[in-house]
Amino acid sequence: MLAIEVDKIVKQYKNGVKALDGLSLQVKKGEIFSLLGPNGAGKSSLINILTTFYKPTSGKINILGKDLCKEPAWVRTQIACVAQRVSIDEHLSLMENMTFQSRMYRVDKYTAKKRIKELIDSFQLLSYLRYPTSSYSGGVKRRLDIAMNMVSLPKILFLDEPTVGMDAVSRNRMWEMLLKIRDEYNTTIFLTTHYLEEADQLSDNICIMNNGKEIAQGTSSSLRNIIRQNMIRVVLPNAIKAKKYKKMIDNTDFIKWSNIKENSIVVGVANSRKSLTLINKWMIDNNMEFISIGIVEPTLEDVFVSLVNSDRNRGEGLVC
Ligand SMILES: Nc1ncnc2c1ncn2[C@@H]1O[C@H](COP(=O)(O)OP(=O)(O)OP(=O)(O)O)[C@@H](O)[C@H]1O
Repeated sequence: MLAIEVDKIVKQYKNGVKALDGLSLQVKKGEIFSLLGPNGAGKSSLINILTTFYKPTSGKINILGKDLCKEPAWVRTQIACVAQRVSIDEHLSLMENMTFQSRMYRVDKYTAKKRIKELIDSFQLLSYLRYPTSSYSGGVKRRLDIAMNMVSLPKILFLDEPTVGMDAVSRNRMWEMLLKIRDEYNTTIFLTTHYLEEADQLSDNICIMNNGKEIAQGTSSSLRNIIRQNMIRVVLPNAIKAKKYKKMIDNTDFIKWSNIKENSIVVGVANSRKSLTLINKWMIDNNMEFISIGIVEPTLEDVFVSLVNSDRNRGEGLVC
């Protein structure tokens, strides 16, 4: 069964900006779904609509089988939303924050006590009970914010960029937490992220969007299949040469898109076998120094760059 069904949704703000332009997507129950898109793609607008803060201009949305526009109050009882800015009250202790949240959601005292204990254990927050919440690191505050939002046992948890600004250790802890929420609480997770690695590692399904529309949806491996066999990596002696040669290769007509990764240029081509010979010859003819050239397996980042660039080439313009 579907947790979220978005059908041709349009959101036009009063200033005329169309943040969502006929977007459709489907999120299955119990999965982690990531929404990826460049700045201004419309991700926050969509989250604000799905969490009932904004109304769509047109289109239809079903949440757990019910029409969001007709039953927003019911939808609010089924979901929780963790925004980018943490909502914990730093004047209160960890326990007081959790208890306050349980009262807001009218969880009865006995259940709340039991559930809060379970959440604190499960999300490894026990050792922080002794310290004031104001002294917590950004990562711990964010984990506490999510734990608080789990007190009502939401069916769907919305997270707006849950790991933004976190170091690698905190990010891994957060990923463990989100996987636990999916696996132990069977909660559907809908998150936005700028980190492709995060979407890749964590998500059951991914939607890449741009200019208010979806441009691809599927599992990480099915998205990689879109451009499989059509990518070539040229490794150069250093990053400066990579930048310089990228500009030159962008002016040729045998590549579709290009992206720099440290001292390499990754290019999208129509036919990797033919293009391998062509690019190799072109680099030698132009006296370009390179270490190696070869066909590569795409990463999710490659898929993202390829799709967003193809969207731009169709004349729709990138907002970022
Ligand atoms: N309240 C608003 N009124 C008018 N325009 C808005 C409003 N909110 C967003 N927009 C515009 O809608 C478009 C989509 O913005 P949105 O914030 O949804 O994108 P986003 O993908 O979340 O971007 P980011 O990753 O930068 O947060 C942008 O052009 C933005 O300027």
